[in-house]
Amino acid sequence: MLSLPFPLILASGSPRRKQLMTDAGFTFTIETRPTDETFPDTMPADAVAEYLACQKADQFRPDLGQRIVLCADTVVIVDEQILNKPQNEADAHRMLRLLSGRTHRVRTGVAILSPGGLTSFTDETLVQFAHLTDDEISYYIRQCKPFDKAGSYGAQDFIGLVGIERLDGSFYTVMGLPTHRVYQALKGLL
Ligand SMILES: Cc1cn([C@H]2C[C@H](O)[C@@H](COP(=O)(O)OP(=O)(O)OP(=O)(O)O)O2)c(=O)[nH]c1=O
Repeated sequence: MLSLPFPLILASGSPRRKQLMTDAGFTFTIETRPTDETFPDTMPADAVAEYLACQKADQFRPDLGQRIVLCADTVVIVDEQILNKPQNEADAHRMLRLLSGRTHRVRTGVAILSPGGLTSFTDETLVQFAHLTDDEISYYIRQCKPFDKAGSYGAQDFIGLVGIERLDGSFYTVMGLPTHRVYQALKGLL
């Protein structure tokens, strides 16, 4: 619906982000660039998602031209500890056990690089999970293989449908992109 002044690039390999941007009415192309997704040990957990989104955007600085590049990164935080993508089934099981029966935070950082410069922000949603049994966790991991998801779960998957009791914030932020804020930020470029 927005008619942007320059072509929009979604710099993400995430199928969820592609779907969300399509559903939000944007016309864009996808271009991903390898990015080092490590961050300084001393960095506060709350700063990491936006830092990584900006790192992804930085890869486009040398040849941005007349384009707008949108990047994002999602992290799950529990006990001030970041849960990344799981290494294997046992790791996924460990993370979901940790999230069971309690509230955690999902933070998605967004970076938008345009000919006018870089804009970045973070959106946070609190997610409360019901108690999850070992059987439910094992079934979910077997069926949905959440190895590409921060915290080992997709709010849009089985485990989210049966396990999420309460959300405080945007559901789409948990899925990987705060579309309402992306829309406003892109509108600001008009
Ligand atoms: C918590 C949660 C995460 N996720 C996804 C969103 C992100 O795709 C992924 C977190 O990894 P990211 O590193 O944010 O993104 P990505 O590697 O999938 O894609 P790219 O870096 O190319 O943009 O986890 C869900 O789909 N549902 C959820 O409920």
